[in-house]
Order: sequence, then structure tokens, then C-alpha cells
Amino acid sequence: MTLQAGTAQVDLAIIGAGSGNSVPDERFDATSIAIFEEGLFGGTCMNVGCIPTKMFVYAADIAAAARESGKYGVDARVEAVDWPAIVARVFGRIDPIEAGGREYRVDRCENVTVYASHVVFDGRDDETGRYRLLTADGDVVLATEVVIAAGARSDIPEVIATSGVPFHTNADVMRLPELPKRLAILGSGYIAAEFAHVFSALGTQVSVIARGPKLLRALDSDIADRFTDVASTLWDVRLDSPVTAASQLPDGGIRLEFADGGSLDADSLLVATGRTPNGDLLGLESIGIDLTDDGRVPVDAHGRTPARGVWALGDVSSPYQLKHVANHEQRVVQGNLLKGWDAADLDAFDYRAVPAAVFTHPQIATVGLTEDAARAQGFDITVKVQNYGDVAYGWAMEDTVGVCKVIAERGTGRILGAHLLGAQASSIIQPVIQAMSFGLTAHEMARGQYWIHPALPEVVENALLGLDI
Ligand SMILES: Cc1cc2nc3c(=O)[nH]c(=O)nc-3n(C[C@H](O)[C@H](O)[C@H](O)COP(=O)(O)OP(=O)(O)OC[C@H]3O[C@@H](n4cnc5c(N)ncnc54)[C@H](O)[C@@H]3O)c2cc1C
Ligand SMILES: NC(=O)c1ccc[n+]([C@@H]2O[C@H](COP(=O)([O-])OP(=O)(O)OC[C@H]3O[C@@H](n4cnc5c(N)ncnc54)[C@H](O)[C@@H]3O)[C@@H](O)[C@H]2O)c1
Repeated sequence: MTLQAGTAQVDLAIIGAGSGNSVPDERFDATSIAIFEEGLFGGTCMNVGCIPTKMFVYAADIAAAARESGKYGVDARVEAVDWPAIVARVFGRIDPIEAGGREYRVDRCENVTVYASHVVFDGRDDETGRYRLLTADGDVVLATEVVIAAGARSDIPEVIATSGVPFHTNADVMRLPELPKRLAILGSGYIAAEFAHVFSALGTQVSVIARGPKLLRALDSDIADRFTDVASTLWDVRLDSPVTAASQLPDGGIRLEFADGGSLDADSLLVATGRTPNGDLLGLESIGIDLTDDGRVPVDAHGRTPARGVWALGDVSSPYQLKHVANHEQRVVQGNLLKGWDAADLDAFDYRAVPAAVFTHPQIATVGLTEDAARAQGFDITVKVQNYGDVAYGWAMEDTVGVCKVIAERGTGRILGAHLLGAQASSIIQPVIQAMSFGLTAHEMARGQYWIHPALPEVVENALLGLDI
């Protein structure tokens, strides 16, 4: 059902149909619900994030494998890349899911009303004490409880925003009508690393511009250093290169100028310099919520904001901008909504072993503490760095760059972190995540199970066995 402009009252309002859209299940059938979504149903991950990017990455991996096939005695070549066909494959699958998700909520959920509009808090209603939510379309909804799941948006550095040069973000770069010949990517984090791989492997000349001395510098320094070295052989990587000016060239291209006096010309520009949580666009001051210093909606371990009855989850409030974390937080908040704000047995967010992967080339996966963080926290640690090339599957791959680094507490053998760079990293790290989540020590994990021989996880087994506990 879709409501005409006016005032409605609901038990629960949900801001954002990304992870927020998963809150109402059959246990909420007797709850009147308003969902506010100004953009696409399914949110960032489904439409412009995790899922489409990985579909492009898969195509890029195939192309890269063909290009690297010579070392196995196979003469494969990338004869052509049909970019429009790749785009059509990806969005031919995703767009109908978005439409289906929206249609399900609008037409088939009796207790749910969808407002396709930006919404803000407008204080509390004098009479009922409910939260007053005001949409850009002029609707007013009074809600007893609210879940804020409003996500984050691309940060655009001022030098680009004020220059007037055309640029892309993850929101539109995957729908370019054709592959650019030269793509400049500003930023050196997850999004930059993944799109650099996609476009480069598919034939674009890619430049990655980092303002600091290495790529992916939030990661363990051994991994970031090694990745920066490998990436520099694949792409035009500009380190220590803050952009001081951007301008459009007469041929439609873009020129970026750097602090050291150098410059770079490209056909297109992709900005990938971080994502700002959307809490600053929600009128939260009207209900007495101040954002954290880093711009997030503050929540306690159960997802409760300082405003009674208002919960938050996902990128808008989480210390992690990751979909599996947003999903976890959604399940916690969902359960707690059912239990009630004051329940003694509220579920809590669990951030003990949060993993992440960067689907670039080579892949990267990480869980737990970096070596520097473990030392800074005062742990007495033992560290083992094992090369992929040390195990049989690494020989099969002729691998010279892959590495698995594990960090454990000396004495107890507690696993504190693992960091992998190389083929299948996002998959072969999973047993370490499991061990950390269930409290297995390094020795228990290494010797308490079989490791399939000669599969790539043997690199993890060997790293564990190499620790000097
Ligand atoms: C390019 C890219 C690749 C990524 N890849 C991965 C990956 O491989 N793995 C991974 O774990 N994570 C990945 N992420 C991160 C992941 O996408 C996010 O962590 C996740 O989508 C956050 O979910 P969310 O529900 O908090 O927010 P979102 O999915 O962003 O949902 C928020 C929704 O709220 C809506 N909204 C916001 N404000 C308002 C308002 N005032 N009124 C109405 N509607 C509003 C927005 O339109 C949006 O649809 C990626 C992100 C990007 C950008
Ligand atoms: N595979 C995944 O899980 C995945 C993939 C993509 C995105 N994400 C999530 O989305 C988040 C956002 O991705 P992202 O890559 O935009 O952010 P990021 O935080 O990973 O990286 C941002 C980078 O931009 C740089 N930067 C910031 N301002 C700059 C400026 N003015 N000039 C030049 N460089 C600047 C930073 O130094 C940093 O290296 C990630 O942190 C991650 O949580 C996850």
C-alpha cells in the first residue's frame, strides 16, 4: 500500500531499505510499519556495492587469468571485452531484484507503507509523544519506535567538488556506456583497489592516486606494503600525491594537479575517498541525538540510540562499513525490537572477529588485529608469515606473491589476527574466522582437524604450525 500525503501513525518506522528492509519478517505482521527509502530498494550492497562489484570482479578475474596463462604453458588471450554485455549481465540480474523487493513491500505487505522519499526527524508530536517524521514529499508519520538504517554516502574531497570537473562514484561507474581508455581513481582504499582491478583487467589504463605512502594503509603493514608493490606493477600508482587542483580539458578529459607540481590527464575520474555516514542528514538534533566524533549515530551494544525507542544499525552507526556486519546488527536490533527496549536479556553486537576481504588483484582478506595493533595493545605476540609458494598448491599456481600472516598470543596460543594476500584469500581465511569466533587456539586449529592435501588452505595450516607459541 502507498499512502497519500497526510499524517499517519505507525508502531515502527524504518529509515533505509538496505539492511533495514530485512527487519520486518512474519513476527512483525501485527506491527504497523512505515519504510522510508529515497533511493533503491536493497540499498548500497545490492545495487551499487558488494554484489555488482563482485560480479564485475569475476569478469576481471577471468580476463586476468587469461593474461597470466603463459606461465602455465597455455596461450590464452583476451581478444575483446564486451563492456555493454558485462554491464547487462550484472544489472540484468540486479535491477529485477530491486524492483521485486520494492513491489513486495508496496503491494504485498498489508502492514507496511513505503514512502519513496527522503525523511527527517521533526521532533516529537506534542499530543502522542511519538517521533514525528517528515518526508520531502510532505508526508508526516508519527512513529512509536524508529530504526535508523540510513547507510553512508561517498565523500567527495573539496578540491574535486568545487572544481566543477565531472566525476563518477561507485553509484554510477558500473553503468558507464563504454570502457574509458584512461581512468584516474582518486583514493587508495577498498573501493579504489577493487575498481582498479576491474577496469585494468578489462583493458582500461588505470591510475590510482594515493595521498599517502601506500595503498590500503589501514590493513596490516606487511600486507599493505606487499599489495602496494604488486599494484605498482599492474597500474600507474601515484603515492604521496595529494591533489591540489582539477580541471576539464578542451577534449572533455580531466587534468589533476599534484602538490609536487606533477599532473595527470585522464578520460574519466572515479572518486573513492571514503564514505560518510548519513546521520547528519536526518534532523537528529530535533530529537536530541548528537553524532559521534567520527560522524556516526551513537548506539549502545544493543543498537539503542540515546533517544528512547530509536535504534540504529549498519553504516550509519557501525564502526564497520561492511555488509556482513550490517546484517548481524540488523538481526540483533530485530530481536531486540521484539524483546522490548527495557528487556533484561537484550542481544548484543559481537565484534570479536570481524573479517573483511578486498576483491582486488591479488585478493586480500583480514580478520582480527594487525601486528601493529596487537603490539600497541600490549600483547606478547608471535607472528608467522607463510608464503603461498611454500605449499604444493602454490607451486601449482607458480605463485610468487601470496602470503598468509598469522598473529597469536605467546603462551596461550590465542589467535589474534590473520591477514592474507593472494588467490582465494577471501575463502581460505574462513577457518581462521571460525577458530577465533569459537575460541580455538592456534595449535587446536592446526592439529585438531584434517587439512585437505594439496589444497591452498595448507598455507594457513603451515602458518599456524610455524608460530612460536
Ligand atoms: C562499491 C562498494 C563495494 C562494497 N563491497 C562490499 C563487500 O564486498 N563486502 C562487504 O561486506 N561490504 C561491502 N561494501 C559495504 C556495504 O555495501 C555496506 O556496508 C552496506 O551496504 C551497508 O548497509 P546499510 O543497510 O547500513 O546501508 P545501505 O545499504 O546504504 O542502506 C541505506 C539506505 O537508506 C536510504 N536512505 C538514507 N537516508 C535516507 C533518508 N533520510 N530517507 C530515506 N531513505 C534514506 C538510502 O537510499 C539507502 O538505500 C561495499 C560498499 C561499496 C560502496
Ligand atoms: N570488499 C569490501 O568489503 C568492500 C569493498 C568496498 C567498500 N567497502 C566498504 O566501504 C568503505 C568505503 O570504501 P572506500 O574505499 O571509499 O574507503 P576506505 O576508507 O577504504 O578508503 C578511502 C581512502 O581514500 C583516501 N582518501 C581520503 N580522502 C582523500 C583525499 N582527499 N585525497 C586522496 N585520498 C583520500 C584514504 O586515505 C583512504 O585510503 C570501506 O572502508 C569498506 O568498509 C568494503
